[in-house]
Amino acid sequence: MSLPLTAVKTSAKPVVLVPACNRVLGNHPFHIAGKKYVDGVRLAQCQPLIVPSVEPEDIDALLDLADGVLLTGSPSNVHPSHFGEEVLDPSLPLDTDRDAWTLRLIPRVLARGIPLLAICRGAQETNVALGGTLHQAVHDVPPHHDHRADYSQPVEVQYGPSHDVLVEPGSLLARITGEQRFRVNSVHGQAVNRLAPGVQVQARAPDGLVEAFSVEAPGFNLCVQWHPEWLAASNPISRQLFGAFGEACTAYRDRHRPPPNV
Ligand SMILES: N[C@@H](CCC(=O)NCCCC(=O)O)C(=O)O
Repeated sequence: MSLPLTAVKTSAKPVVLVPACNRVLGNHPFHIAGKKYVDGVRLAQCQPLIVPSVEPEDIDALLDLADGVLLTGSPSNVHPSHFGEEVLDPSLPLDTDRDAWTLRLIPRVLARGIPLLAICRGAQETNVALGGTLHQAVHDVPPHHDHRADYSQPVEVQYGPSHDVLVEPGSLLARITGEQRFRVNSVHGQAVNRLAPGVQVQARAPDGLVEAFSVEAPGFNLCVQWHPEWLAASNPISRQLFGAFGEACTAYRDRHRPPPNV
């Protein structure tokens, strides 16, 4: 039974949109979202709402329902045409349907001050949506290291601790975590190259790669290259990140759609 729109709008928890990826499973196309991201939204004490691709003219009506947006990671890459390049490795997956609407969605989320948490591909999308570029294969760009996981290993190893991130003093990330340096996982071949205008670096890897950034915008927003959603409930840093995101979504909801006096 689908949740009636009014129930979604008056749910006790803030509603966080989770744009879906597009995959073909067997002979059929699907809209899908990783369970670990959805569980991260739940950890933030928010109501996840997975949404398929939306036509440009429908984005604003969708955002009227939102108290937050979480942009997930994905094995697919942002199509390099969105930052003026040709595809370097055609063997790597793309998701042009996701690109087509998230790159329009992101500026509107930020302009409205809707809290945004962008993870891995989601962070890359945000930088591109705002006019930045990506390394298509960061491991081929000295002095950067290889930030991919060893996909021959068990998933627990792939998403296990990989490298430190050095947190910018006085940054939002520093305020949320209280840390100057902490270890993160790393499951990405693309990464921020040129930062978009108005973007503030929050953390870098030891090789200098941007690992977290935020955007000068009215609301909470944090874009991270690692995967805080992986085993988030048992990771103190992840609990802090999702906690801060959830607080921002609750504050947004209470400002824009106060819970009904029931
Ligand atoms: N494809 C991009 C983004 C990498 C990414 O989001 N990885 C996540 C993989 C699956 C998941 O955990 O959701 C890149 O390679 O940089």
